[in-house]
This record gives sequence, C-alpha cells and structure tokens, in this order.
Amino acid sequence: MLRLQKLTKTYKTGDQALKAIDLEVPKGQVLALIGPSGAGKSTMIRCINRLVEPTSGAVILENTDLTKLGPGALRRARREMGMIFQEYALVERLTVMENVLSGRLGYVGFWRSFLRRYPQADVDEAFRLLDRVGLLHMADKRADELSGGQRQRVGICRALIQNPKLLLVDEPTASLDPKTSRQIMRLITELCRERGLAAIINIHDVALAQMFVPRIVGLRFGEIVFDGVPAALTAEKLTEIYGEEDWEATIEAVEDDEEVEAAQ
Ligand SMILES: Nc1ncnc2c1ncn2[C@@H]1O[C@H](COP(=O)(O)OP(=O)(O)OP(=O)(O)O)[C@@H](O)[C@H]1O
Repeated sequence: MLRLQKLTKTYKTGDQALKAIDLEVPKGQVLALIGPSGAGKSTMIRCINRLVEPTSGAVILENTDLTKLGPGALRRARREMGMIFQEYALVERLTVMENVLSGRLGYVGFWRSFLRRYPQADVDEAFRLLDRVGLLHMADKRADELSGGQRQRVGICRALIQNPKLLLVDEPTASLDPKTSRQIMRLITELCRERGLAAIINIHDVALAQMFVPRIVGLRFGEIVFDGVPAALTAEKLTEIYGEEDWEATIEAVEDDEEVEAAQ
C-alpha cells in the first residue's frame, strides 16, 4: 500500500539525510524503523506525508505518487495518514475530547472545528476511541492535566479518528518511562491489528521494537542496512546499524527488560 522509490532528501545545509531509499510496506503491516541518531528516521517519516519535502524519488500511497500532488490533493491524501508524535502535540488548554476531535480537521473544515461543531458521528467515534484506550473518564479533562502516557493515548485517538490507512509514528515512547513505553507500544500494535492499519514506527529503543513489531528496518547514514524479522537482528547486524560502540548498551537494555518483565 506504500512504496518508497529512490526517496532522497538533501537538506539545504548539504546533509544527505536519505539516500535513494526503496521500501515497500504491504497493507496492514507494522514495521519499526531503528538506527542511530542522525540516521534519517524522522526525515523518512516526514517525507512520507511531506511535512519535509523530498528532494527526489517517489512516495506511492495506493497508486498515487504523493510527491506530485498540489496543495488540495495533498491535504486530502494526508487524511489517509495519521501521525503520532513524540511530544504528543496536544493543545494544552483544550479538553481531551476536543483534542481527539481535532483529528477530524481534515474533514470538517476549519470554521466548523473552530466553532467546535463536530458532527455527532465524530463525537460518538471519539467516545468509542477514548473508551478503547482507557480514557473515557478523562474526556472533559484539560490536556495539561494528563500524564505522559495519557497524553500519548489522546495522541493515538486523534490519529485514529482520522480513519487513516497508514500510521506514521515518530518516537512515541521517547518521553515515557519503560513500563508506560511498553503499554503504549502494545496499544499501538494492537490497534493496528484490530483496524488492519499499516504503520511505520520510528523508535530508538531496539528492545521495544523487537518485542512488539514483526518487521524491523535499520537505517544508517540515510541508507537501509537491515530489513528483516526481529530474530534476525544479530550482534553483527546491530554493529552494522549502530557502529562498534553503542549497540552493547542496547543489548543490555533487552536483557534488563526481560528481567523486569519476568519479575512482574
Ligand atoms: N531541518 C534540518 N535541516 C538540516 N539538516 C537536518 C534537518 N533535520 C535533520 N537534518 C539532518 O539530517 C540527518 C538525519 O536527521 P534525522 O533527524 O532524520 O535523523 P534521526 O535518525 O531521526 O535522528 P534522531 O534519532 O536523533 O532523531 C542528520 O544529519 C541531521 O543533522
């Protein structure tokens, strides 16, 4: 359903963040994008929905090349792609319900959403989603009263109420403690399965990726250097992705995590 063809991004500074990336994501597949800082993970996620403009190559979402679309058509195409951010990007002074409903902006138009007149069907769906993520009782709370994990659940609902086919997820657990991180990854992957959604999850925590996601893509210096199942991610492969120095810390994290899980 998504195909990247020779996707390249060179920033004005001359940084070549993506070097002719080819990648195919079938319908309903969830994959994790791993790699060291600066490998190009965020750039890749953002080039897909053109928050960052690709320099060359194609982003084909269900037979449409998104790089060729004008502003109106791009806005419509973006409805198909829900985005979940590291920093949640909630509007602090709005309620949980209003934040979730803001995910319908691409459908209901600016004024209707500004006046907070959403169709009843959208409100019903927002309640259903909040119930699914365990936040029904928080619907009227202001966003700034929530914990990090609760905020991310609202972020997930806001992306899903768009009714997307693809989720683009950028470091969803970076600001969360280990236990909450696992809960959020479990929730995202379960929801994808329930809804037949494809997802690309940029995640720096290899252990979490291995625990929850069936396909892992490793980026290094803007190139794909690994693409396979979690079990194929051997010490050699991790060294290839991360370099000699820092993957050992990653392996330790996996072992620590298993111990924690076992102790619980
Ligand atoms: N707005 C920008 N302008 C110029 N260069 C940028 C910009 N954003 C990213 N880069 C560069 O592009 C490369 C890839 O960055 P990117 O943020 O995509 O990597 P990443 O793998 O997501 O890293 P991290 O895990 O640290 O977020 C880096 O060399 C970075 O310095």
